[in-house]
Amino acid sequence: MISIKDTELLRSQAWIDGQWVDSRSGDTITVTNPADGSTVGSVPSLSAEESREAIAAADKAFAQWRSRTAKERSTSLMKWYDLMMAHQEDLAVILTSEQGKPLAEAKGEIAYGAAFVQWFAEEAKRIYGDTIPSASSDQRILVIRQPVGVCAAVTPWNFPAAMITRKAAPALAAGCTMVVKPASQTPLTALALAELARRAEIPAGVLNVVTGSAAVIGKELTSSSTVRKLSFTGSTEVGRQLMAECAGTVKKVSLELGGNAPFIVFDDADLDKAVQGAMISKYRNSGQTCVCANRLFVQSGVYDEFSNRLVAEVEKLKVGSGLEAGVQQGPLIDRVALEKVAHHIDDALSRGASLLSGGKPHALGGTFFQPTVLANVTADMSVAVDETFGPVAPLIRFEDEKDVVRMANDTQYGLAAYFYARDVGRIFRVAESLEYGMVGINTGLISTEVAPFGGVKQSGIGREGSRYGMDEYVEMKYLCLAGIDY
Ligand SMILES: NC(=O)C1=CN([C@@H]2O[C@H](COP(=O)(O)OP(=O)(O)OC[C@H]3O[C@@H](n4cnc5c(N)ncnc54)[C@H](OP(=O)(O)O)[C@@H]3O)[C@@H](O)[C@H]2O)C=CC1
Ligand SMILES: O=C(O)CCCC(=O)O
Repeated sequence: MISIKDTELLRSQAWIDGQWVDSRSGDTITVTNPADGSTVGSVPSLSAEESREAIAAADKAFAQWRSRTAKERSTSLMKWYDLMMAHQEDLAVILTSEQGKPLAEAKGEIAYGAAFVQWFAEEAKRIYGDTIPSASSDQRILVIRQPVGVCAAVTPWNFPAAMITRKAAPALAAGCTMVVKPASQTPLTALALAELARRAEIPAGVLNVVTGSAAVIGKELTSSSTVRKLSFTGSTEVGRQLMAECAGTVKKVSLELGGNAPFIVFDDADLDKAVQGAMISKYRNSGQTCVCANRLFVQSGVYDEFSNRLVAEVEKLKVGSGLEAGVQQGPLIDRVALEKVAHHIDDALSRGASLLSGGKPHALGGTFFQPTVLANVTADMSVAVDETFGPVAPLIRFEDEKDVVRMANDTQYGLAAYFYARDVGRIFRVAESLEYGMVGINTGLISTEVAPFGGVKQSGIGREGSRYGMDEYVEMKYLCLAGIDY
């Protein structure tokens, strides 16, 4: 049983058309705490028909929501933001209980997630159009931006709050309505956010949260001709499948998929800052972040010094239940995640890598894993080719700038990259050459609501957050007004 002040935030029903609902079949999904396997709660497993009811509710609510003034929508979103911040502590406890990350990180995620709501509440009032000089004196050309319509969001378990608000806030700000399908491992945070949306008086049907089988609900969302847009965050494999499914109804899609972030330390880097950046980029959320450093390239001149300092920091990390004070590394989400991490380490060690720290499941058992550092990794090992999504830092030695840029770009992914250098020429050369949607220069933390988050290549399509994030939820309409001349 989890301990929160406002027990009404812990819901066990889906949120459709302003009502808390069970599944008619009575089927449920149990939500467990990855730190100890205990039951945190349960949510309905909805049928295809019940998913269609959520879509219909969003459709019904659309006409009325879009016709509110931007200021009215902004005010509702601002209330939602205030409520999230007022309940930050309880939301964080719910989040940690179902996801596992340390409470301090969970509180940070609630503030980060709420910041998208605040940002887009402000942006709602700035959905400006254009006038374009016409080719004819008899005509005037105007461009207006209108809401796309009913949107769907499919979100992952690694950021159960922020990945919802990063989609729902711009959608609602633009005048769209939304059906959210959260990850089955972390639906309780999503439902708590829905409860706060209810208290913020966001009207029935504007935001709906449906829980249950991904395949069943996903198929309804992607095949419905009422749903005009799908926004997905998760694995590249599922993203590809959803994009293909959306082709049938030619939906607008935004995809935020897997990554294989290079983290490059050049000889001229500030090593203290580089180690700090590697710690946050690699070990945040136990390495379960799509923008996590996945390959650490270190130039020969600083390789030994950097690896010694990194190991010293990694060995200080306190592993344990995210609800315990002072813990910095929680459990992995499940056994599949743990097995993937173990496989990447075994593959690297069997092919010549060496272990500098960790390398094994943690003595705490369950899905806890030792924070790990591997040396002498080469670019062909699984740990450098695939997204590990765990607390493993594989160190790859390099000599030359051109070589490291080539290796960094040698991947199907293109989400985030990081590098540490002081030489200003090198900073521009490398930043411009990296084939990534986001580049952190002398920092390991790039996430903020004010900047456009997203990837290139097979890491995705579209941008979230910032003023560009609104573009995903509006369609441009061109108006040609003739008959101006006498
Ligand atoms: N870009 C990122 O932030 C993320 C990347 N990943 C990567 O993906 C790997 C696997 O993680 P995993 O949780 O399996 O990620 P998935 O891509 O499977 O899950 C993400 C979301 O997609 C849903 N989903 C899964 N299959 C379908 C489907 N057929 N139709 C509609 N929705 C679907 C899931 O629902 P349900 O939970 O009900 O299955 C969840 O809500 C990780 O190890 C990591 O490498 C994972 C999460 C986030
Ligand atoms: O892993 C993800 O998909 C979300 C990244 C979290 C962030 O915005 O930093």
